[in-house]
Amino acid sequence: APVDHLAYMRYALSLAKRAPRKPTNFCVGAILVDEVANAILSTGYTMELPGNTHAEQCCLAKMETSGLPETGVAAQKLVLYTTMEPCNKRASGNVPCTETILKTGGIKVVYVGVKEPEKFVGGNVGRAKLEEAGLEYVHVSGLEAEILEVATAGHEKP
Ligand SMILES: Nc1nc(=O)c(N)c(NC[C@H](O)[C@H](O)[C@H](O)COP(=O)(O)O)[nH]1
Ligand SMILES: [Zn+2]
Repeated sequence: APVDHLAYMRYALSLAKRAPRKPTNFCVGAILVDEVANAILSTGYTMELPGNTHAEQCCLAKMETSGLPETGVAAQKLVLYTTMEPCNKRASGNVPCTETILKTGGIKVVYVGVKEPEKFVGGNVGRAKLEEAGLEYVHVSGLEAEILEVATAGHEKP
């Protein structure tokens, strides 16, 4: 059956809405999907896990602890949906999610709702890094306005 990318991205957006709103980051949602089995293997949203955590970081960390066979082994085609592209540099200096994604291994495609706005760390060049490592980077269009509205809900209104 064809994969409904928009439905998965909309679900990730519903998770982003649960994130605490802060002026110093974005509220993002991420889900790990086995695209062949059409099954959601893990979910995450910004600051879901303790600390200054990112949606993708939480999603992947939960996958590790959920006792599922080692990431990527059991899945037939492991893909990640994230409402905002994985960070490649963080103002906090924490590990960027492009690195966490590559370390996880087995993820074939990253589906992205929007590019990261150049508010905190300038231009995000993570796409090239992911593609150089052999991942596919696909923009799922259609939810940009809603994703950005949720992502910046904690920011001062201009
Ligand atoms: N893809 C993505 N998922 C997230 O869950 C999240 N919060 C961001 N946000 C990117 C932004 O660049 C960083 O949030 C700031 O650079 C501040 O860095 P910290 O988050 O404090 O480490 N990006
Ligand atoms: Zn990140």
